[in-house]
Parts: sequence; structure tokens; C-alpha cells
Amino acid sequence: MNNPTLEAFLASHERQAHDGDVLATVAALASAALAINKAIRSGSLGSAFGGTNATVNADGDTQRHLDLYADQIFLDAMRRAPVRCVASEERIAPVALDPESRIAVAIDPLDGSSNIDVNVSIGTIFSLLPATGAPGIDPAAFFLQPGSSQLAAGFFVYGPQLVLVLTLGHGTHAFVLSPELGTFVQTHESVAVAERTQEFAINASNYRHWEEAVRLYVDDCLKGEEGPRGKNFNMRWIASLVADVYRILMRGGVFLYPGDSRAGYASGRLRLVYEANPIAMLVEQAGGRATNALCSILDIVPTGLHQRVPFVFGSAREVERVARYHTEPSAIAERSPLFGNRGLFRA
Ligand SMILES: O=P(O)(O)OC[C@H]1O[C@](O)(COP(=O)(O)O)[C@@H](O)[C@@H]1O
Ligand SMILES: [Mg+2]
Ligand SMILES: [Mg+2]
Repeated sequence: MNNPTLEAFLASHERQAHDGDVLATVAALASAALAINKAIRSGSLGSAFGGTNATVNADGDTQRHLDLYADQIFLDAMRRAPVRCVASEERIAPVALDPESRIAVAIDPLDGSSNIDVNVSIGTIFSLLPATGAPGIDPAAFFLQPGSSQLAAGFFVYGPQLVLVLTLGHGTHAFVLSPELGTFVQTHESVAVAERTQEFAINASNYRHWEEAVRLYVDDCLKGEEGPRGKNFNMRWIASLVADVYRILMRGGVFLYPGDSRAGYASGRLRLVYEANPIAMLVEQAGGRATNALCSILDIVPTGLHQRVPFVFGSAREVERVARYHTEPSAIAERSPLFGNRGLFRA
């Protein structure tokens, strides 16, 4: 492979006047991911890592051994990087590190925990935010900046390949671990999400809990060629956000985790600061769209570190279409049983 290694990619960006601390932090995250990958591939998934601990995280989710192991590995790596504070899905409050540093890291150390026991892809999601200001400032404040303030974002997938997808704010780049070189090698210089799609991702078991706009959108996809969309749709749901977003970056698609009527799910399941924001930045840097069904994820000002948000992202035209099911109910109400000439919903 003649493509650049991650180290060469980062060095070339430093020459282009990128913040050296951002690049050093990305490099530290990558080396921690190599350690997690090695641990996962050691073969002890089921017994050592998959089992649950008798603990829950800040959101009430049961923590697995691998959640906590990954959290510790990444925190240790961030102590060795120019990082002022780290916020993790697995910790109620941020951890203060070097007060002289200017970067805050938000992290979902292990995404897709329900897939650990069943050997399906899992991953890590990270977001880098500016952390400037007086030394005494409460680190929690750094994580309440909107996603549009992110300096960099990315995720790793511990799947058939160990993959890194990264943005430094100028495009989205993909890398894969080269076992020969022992480091990441670039596979996609600039990822571009297809504008249109015929593939959607949603946990359909929640159908009865969704609001009408979401049900109608999915109903119309399922009707296929005979329905108002006039084309057949495929469906995927991996239940690891990292794996679903990687597929969408590579071949298009739309992902929905809407709010629903279950207790605790009014804003869906996914967390704004360390899941939706970094994924939204990556998807938008690749030409896709990311919303809470109505407005851009990156414009939302967080009010809490662990707050959830309805999340719709992927192929731009399809994400915009989902928004129209929410904002133009009159058009939905006028649906003809024969799906006549409804310009709004056709194709
Ligand atoms: O089990 P559900 O409700 O379909 O939710 C699946 C979603 O939950 C998540 O597993 C949440 O992330 P964590 O595993 O980090 O808690 C996402 O990766 C995935 O998209
Ligand atoms: Mg997650
Ligand atoms: Mg997690």
C-alpha cells in the first residue's frame, strides 16, 4: 500500500498549520485504540469482557467489563496527551487533566456494548473541543459548546478490520490498520456520502412507540415500488452506531434513532456530546446531513453532558425528506390512497 500512514497524514496536516495539540491528541487516541483492539482480539471477549459489572453508568446503562476497560485505557492515553479534561459516557463528571492544555475530549469509549457478547462490530467515538479560559473554570463547561465548535472528531470500529474515520474540519478521511505496518493506513482521502439512497436503518421493534411522522416515513419506504416513493428500500440495523455510520459513509443510507413514547426515550437513546456531535461532524464533512429530525445537530447547544438527542443522519436528500415528514404534516394528511401525483414524497 502506498497510501500515507496516519502518522504521515497528521504530519502533513501539521505543515498545513493545523493545531499540533489536536494532532497529538488524535495520535494518542489511535494508539489507545490499538491496545483495545489487541485486547478484543485476544479471544477473551465472552468471559473477561462481555460479562456485566454490577455497575451502571451516568445514564443508567449497565456497564460491561469492556466498557470500563476501554474507558481506563483512553483516560490513561489522554493523560499522556496535551488534554485539559476528558468526559466519558462511563463517568458522571469530566476528569480534569493538564490545566495548561487547550483541548477537551469527549468520548464514548465502547460503542455498541450490546454486541460485545455476540462478536459483532463495536467501536469508540471521540470529539475534540477547544478548552481555553481561566484555570479555575469548571471543566464541565467545555462540553456544553455546540457541535459546530468541534476541532476534530472521529471513531474507530473494532470489526473485521480495525478502522478509523477522522475529520479535522476539512473533509472526512478513512484509515485501516495495516497488520504488516502495525499502524493505520489511509484508505479514503475524502469520503463522500451518496446524496440519495434506498437503504434505511432504524430499530423497527420500537414502531408502536414512534410518533406518526416517523411511522409514515418508514411505512412509505416499506411500500417500495408500489408505494409513494416508487422504489424498493433495503433495511439494516447493526445496533452499533459506529458500524451503521461506517456503512452509510461508504454506500449511503439514512439512520434514525428518533424520540419515542417509552419511559426515558423522549429524546431517543443516543447522547449529543459524545455520540451525535462527532458523528454529525463526520457525516457533514462528507457531504451528508445530520439533524434531530428538524434542525442541524451541530447547532444544538448542550445543556448537560449526558443529554440524549433524536438523531437522523446520512444521505442529504433522505435526511431532508425525513424532516419534511415532520414539518409538513398537511402534505402527509393529503396522502392519496393511490399515491397520486404527490411531488413531495415521490422518489
Ligand atoms: O439497542 P437499541 O435500542 O437498538 O440501540 C442501539 C444503539 O445504542 C448504542 O449501542 C448506544 O451506544 P452504547 O453501546 O455506547 O451505549 C448505539 O451504538 C446503537 O446505535
Ligand atoms: Mg455509544
Ligand atoms: Mg458506550
